[in-house]
Amino acid sequence: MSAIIETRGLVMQFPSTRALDGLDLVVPPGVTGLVGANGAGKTTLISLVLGLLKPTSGAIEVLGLDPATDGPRLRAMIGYGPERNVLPDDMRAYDFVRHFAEVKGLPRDEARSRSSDSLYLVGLGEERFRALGTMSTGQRQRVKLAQAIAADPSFVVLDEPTDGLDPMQRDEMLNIIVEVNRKFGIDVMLSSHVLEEVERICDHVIALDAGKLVAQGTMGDLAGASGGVEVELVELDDRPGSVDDVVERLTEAGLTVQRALTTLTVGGRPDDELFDQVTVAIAAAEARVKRLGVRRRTLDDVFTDDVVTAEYAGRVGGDA
Ligand SMILES: Nc1ncnc2c1ncn2[C@@H]1O[C@H](COP(=O)(O)OP(=O)(O)OP(=O)(O)O)[C@@H](O)[C@H]1O
Repeated sequence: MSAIIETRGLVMQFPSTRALDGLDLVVPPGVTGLVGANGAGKTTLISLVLGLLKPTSGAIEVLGLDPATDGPRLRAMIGYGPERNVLPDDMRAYDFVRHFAEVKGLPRDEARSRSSDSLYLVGLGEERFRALGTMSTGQRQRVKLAQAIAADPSFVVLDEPTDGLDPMQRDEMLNIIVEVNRKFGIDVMLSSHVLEEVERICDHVIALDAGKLVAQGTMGDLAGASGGVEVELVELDDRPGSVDDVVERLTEAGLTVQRALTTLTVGGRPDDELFDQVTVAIAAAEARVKRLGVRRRTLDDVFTDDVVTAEYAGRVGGDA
């Protein structure tokens, strides 16, 4: 299936900040998490996707269109939940959602029924006639989501949809977002600075740091790549020191080993060669294995490893 978003060498230079610095990325269908710390460039990228900003250089294509020239057409096709609190306090949730559905081109009757449906989907069916100013942060975040999906878009972009929510509200919001994708086939890109929530619900991840791409791929790719091998050994009464022996042999073989009691994490790409090296060391030390497998990296690891690598490469003159 073709990409939802594709960029090549995308640069956004503000007078004093290079917010995006040569991004080559692909957002496929599904739920994509755009992650990065504050100031990483997430909102800037979203603004370029929606055609609200024009890139300084490079190319961006969204749903096969150029946002810089097809912005209005694209914005009619994409649902958008902005980060900031943009809801008018004195308007009722239902009127707000219906208004935007009509602005997006839905006939009045359809806009009415879709607004009610979307508000029910986000769990605000009973509350839909309440004024927005009387709603909690969690409810207001849900209204923004209902507004984003009301006009039946094929793609929605949600900027920090869990911002300001407590852990329970956050879980509920994440579940609704998954439902939007799985039940209604709407592709989603959400930005977040909370890695754990992206890990939980996203099929695909784009990780940014200071305007540069740190990593992109499926969660499976990122978690498996160079996560190393994890092996849990059994300390045998008749082979005291066998775990120490394994550590020593692996270290002598030039591998990085971290030990927590009888569990060892051996760094490197978890390919056949690494597994062979680990099993040979275990056999030579006559140790017993309880568990052996690929160590799954978390997004935290992706940031730590890859940002460090990028910084190091920058110091020594590389182009990472
Ligand atoms: N209109 C603007 N003019 C000048 N600088 C800007 C503008 N918009 C963003 N920036 C700068 O560009 C960088 C990226 O900002 P951006 O808002 O895209 O980051 P973000 O990842 O969305 O952060 P946050 O999570 O805090 O929203 C920041 O250094 C920010 O100060």
